[in-house]
Amino acid sequence: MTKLEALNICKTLDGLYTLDNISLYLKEQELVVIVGPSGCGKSTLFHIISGLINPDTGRIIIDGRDHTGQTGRVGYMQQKDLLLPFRTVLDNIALPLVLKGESWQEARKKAKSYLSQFGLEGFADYYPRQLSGGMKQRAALLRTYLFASDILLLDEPFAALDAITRHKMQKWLLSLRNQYNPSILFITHDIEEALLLADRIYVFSPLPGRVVGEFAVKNLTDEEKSLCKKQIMQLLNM
Ligand SMILES: Nc1ncnc2c1ncn2[C@@H]1O[C@H](COP(=O)(O)OP(=O)(O)OP(=O)(O)O)[C@@H](O)[C@H]1O
Repeated sequence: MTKLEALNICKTLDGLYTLDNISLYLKEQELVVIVGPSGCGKSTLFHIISGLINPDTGRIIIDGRDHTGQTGRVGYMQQKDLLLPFRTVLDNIALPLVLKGESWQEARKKAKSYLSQFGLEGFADYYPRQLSGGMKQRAALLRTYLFASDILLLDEPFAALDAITRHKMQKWLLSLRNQYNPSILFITHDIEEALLLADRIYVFSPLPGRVVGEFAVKNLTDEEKSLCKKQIMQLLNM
């Protein structure tokens, strides 16, 4: 079943034609990766899907309903972790639940119950500055998950991490996915990361962003994946 659709999205930002008729979909429990050159409008598309900005034309359909320009339906983790430095890890994670109307006590209790699965056991009372890069990203991901657990938009969540931590986080995300089965749209510049994580991959053109390729990569052999990699690199002029 289709969980989310972006239909014919166009957007101009400050006179710059940024998104050119983007249409894509995300099925229930699917992990779809968007790869594209820097500045091609990927984050702008996430802003539109999450309802933070309106498209000039086009619609965002979630669970069959028009959600264009409406916030609060999807969990959106932006490129920066955006953890509040003056709040503890637990309170950072609990905050979205409070914003949704739960009491701090309830929200903390719920957030606490997820800490171990997100590798944050024992760090509830720490502050973001006391966490490693990977832990900060896991805290931000848990906060995103608690805001809306069924659809997650993850904008280059591992880009700032060193190679070893990044690889650990990729494996961890896959295991988390098997446990909770969310539908995930994931942005990356890294084709290897896309091939490791994705069920399907969309390739975007340089500005204005257009979908120039779509690859179903779930269950492909290593050989088939390396062929896909070559085709994606060609599309990206690499
Ligand atoms: N608020 C804004 N006002 C005007 N122009 C913007 C705004 N936000 C982004 N842009 C421009 O729109 C284009 C697309 O930006 P966007 O951040 O969506 O790209 P991106 O593909 O996510 O880039 P990156 O991969 O580098 O994060 C860029 O040229 C950027 O400079």
